[in-house]
Amino acid sequence: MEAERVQTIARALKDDIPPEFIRPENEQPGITTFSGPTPDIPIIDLSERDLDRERVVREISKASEEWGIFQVVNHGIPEDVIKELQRVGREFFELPQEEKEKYAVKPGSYEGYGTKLQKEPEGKKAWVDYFFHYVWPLSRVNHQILPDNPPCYRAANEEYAKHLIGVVDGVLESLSEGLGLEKDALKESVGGDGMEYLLKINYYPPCPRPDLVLGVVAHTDMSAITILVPNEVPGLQVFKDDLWFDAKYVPNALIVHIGDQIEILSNGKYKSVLHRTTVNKEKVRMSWPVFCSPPQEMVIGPLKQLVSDDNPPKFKTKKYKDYAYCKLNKLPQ
Ligand SMILES: O=C(O)CCC(=O)C(=O)O
Ligand SMILES: [Fe+2]
Repeated sequence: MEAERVQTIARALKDDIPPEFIRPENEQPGITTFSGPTPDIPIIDLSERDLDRERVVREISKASEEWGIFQVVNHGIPEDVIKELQRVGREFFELPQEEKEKYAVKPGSYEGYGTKLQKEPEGKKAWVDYFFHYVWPLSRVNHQILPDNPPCYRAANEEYAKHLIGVVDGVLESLSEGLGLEKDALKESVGGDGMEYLLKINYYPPCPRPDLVLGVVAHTDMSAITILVPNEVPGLQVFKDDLWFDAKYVPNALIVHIGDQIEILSNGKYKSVLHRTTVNKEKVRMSWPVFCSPPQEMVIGPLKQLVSDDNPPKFKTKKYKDYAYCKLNKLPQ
C-alpha cells in the first residue's frame, strides 16, 4: 500500500485536520511558544574572519556555548548556487505524486522520499514530508535515488555541496580554536576529509491549524554540525532557558546547528541545540539541512585534551554508527 503523504492529505483538506496530527497540549505551538520579547539567535558575519579572526572565533564559540545555534551571513556561497538548490528541490516536490513515489524510501534504506511513520500506536504524526540523500563525498552519492527530474537536480546539489565544504571547515576551525585546540582538531575528530554530508529537504505543506501541529518534533541533531538553508517562511523554533523561541528569517543567511557529536567532543562545552518546527497556514515552508557527520566507523568521545580529574568525561566514547543506532531506536546511549 502506498504511504500517505502529508502533501496529499493537505491538498484534499477542507477544514478539520486529521486527529492523528494534533499534538498533546504540552507540545502544541499555540500554547507553548513564548510570546514575549524574543532574543535573536546570534548572527555572525563570516567575512570578518579575514579582518578579525579572533572576534569571529569568540562569537562562534559563545553562540555555541549559550545557544548551540547561530546564523552566518557573508558565508561565501554565491546566492545563485543556493537559489538553484532551492529551485530544484521545490520542483521535485511539485512533481506529480506518482513521479515522486519512484524515489520512495525502500525497506532497509533511509535515503529517498518519505514521510515519518508513527512508531508508537498512540504516536502523533508530523506535518512534513522529506527527501533525504547523501550529497558528499561524491563516492557516497547514490545515483539511483537522485531524481532525473528536474534535470539539473544532481548538478545543483553537487555544486552546493562543494561550496559548503569551505563553510563547514571554517566553522569547525573556529570551534576548535574556541576550545584552545589546534584549528584542525575538531575536523580531524569527525573524519577529516572523510566527513559525510547528508541533505534532507523538508516540505511542510500549508496547514489550517498551525497552532495544533508540529512539523519536525523537538530533537537535537545527531550530526557533528548541521548547516541549513531555509525558505522565507519562518517556522524553526529553538529551546533556550526553558522556553520555545521563534528563529527569525534572515535573508541569505545559513543556519548552523551544533549537533550531538560536537557536544560530545567538547565534553559539553558546546550545546547540541534542541529545536522543532512549526508550519504555516497559507504558505509552503521548506528547509534544506545538510547533516555533516562522521563516517560510520569513527569513534567519538570527549577529547582527551578537554578532560581532567576536575572535568571528567560527561559522555561515553563509541562508534558513530552505534550512537546513531541508539538514537534512532530511542535506546539509552
Ligand atoms: O526545517 C527546519 O528549519 C529544521 C528541520 C530540522 O530540524 C531537521 O530536519 O532536523
Ligand atoms: Fe534538526
